[in-house]
Amino acid sequence: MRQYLDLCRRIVDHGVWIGNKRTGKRCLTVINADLSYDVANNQFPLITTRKSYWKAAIAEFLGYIRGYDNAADFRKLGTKTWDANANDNHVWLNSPHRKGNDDMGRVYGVQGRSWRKPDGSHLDQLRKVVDNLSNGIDDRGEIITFYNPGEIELGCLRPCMHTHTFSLLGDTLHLTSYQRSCDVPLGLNFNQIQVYIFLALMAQITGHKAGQAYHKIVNAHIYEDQLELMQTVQLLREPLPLPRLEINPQIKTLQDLETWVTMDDFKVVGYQSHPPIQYPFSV
Ligand SMILES: Nc1nc(=O)c2c([nH]1)NC[C@@H]1CN(c3ccc(C(=O)N[C@@H](CCC(=O)O)C(=O)O)cc3)CN21
Ligand SMILES: O=c1ccn([C@H]2C[C@H](O)[C@@H](COP(=O)(O)O)O2)c(=O)[nH]1
Repeated sequence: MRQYLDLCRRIVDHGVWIGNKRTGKRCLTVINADLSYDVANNQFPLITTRKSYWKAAIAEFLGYIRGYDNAADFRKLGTKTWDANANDNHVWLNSPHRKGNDDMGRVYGVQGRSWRKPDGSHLDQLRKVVDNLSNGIDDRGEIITFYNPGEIELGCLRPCMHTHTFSLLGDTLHLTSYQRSCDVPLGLNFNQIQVYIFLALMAQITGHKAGQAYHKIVNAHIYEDQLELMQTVQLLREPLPLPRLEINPQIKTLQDLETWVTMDDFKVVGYQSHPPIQYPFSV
């Protein structure tokens, strides 16, 4: 994954130190990064310069597709990545909107599957896009957005990868995903996998060929306590060839994703990586 390492190198060489109030840490930061993933040729963008825990990334995304709002449900699918934001951040812990242990509030999938309309009804953004694409329709607005500015304080964290636009060119489906804030050592490792798999799954359940996934990031940063490991370990390693992702071909509908799919329906073939690196996580 040369493009990942190039972004890390760019942050190290040209980043600007910016203080972050929410975490109390400084971040070495660049603005504007464009990544792309070749889903058509099954070039699964797993980081190879350290071990990637790809199942947790897929579990996280499946939870968004299902509209989960609770870290316990994410744990059942196979990831603990929401435990800290749901249970350890003092602003959220003191929020009158938090419904108790593990509650994440109205984030990500809640907005994607049940966006509240002014008349009190709910809009299932994902269902609309799946239905249109299944019927060969791209109305140039096949957009799923998790970012609801009117409900920011109702969730534990503002969605980072917030908007996904699908485009149909003939029988090939493409995806453009937008991210406002990116923890490059930890989060991007997951987000690359998620952009890739969102296109692969949507192509599969809507009956199209998968094309290219374009990942557009605004604020890309490395936290101050991650920098040394990035500079003295990960950036010195040579990337290895990309693996392939196999998805159970029995997954045919959105309902399949909502009901019986587990991490056993995904296999990575030919993954070689350098040893793990444990980066610090900021809540
Ligand atoms: N500071 C921060 N960075 C993030 O990337 C992030 C957040 N907060 N909050 C919301 C979600 C949660 N995400 C996370 C949370 C934890 C890991 C993590 O600890 N990854 C480790 C171990 C993974 C495992 O064992 O399953 C890693 O080495 O990748 C990754 C992404 C991504 N998001
Ligand atoms: O999918 C995700 C979710 C979160 N992140 C990172 C990006 C930031 O480091 C934090 C969020 O902090 P904000 O203050 O809300 O920007 O989480 C990510 O990289 N990917």
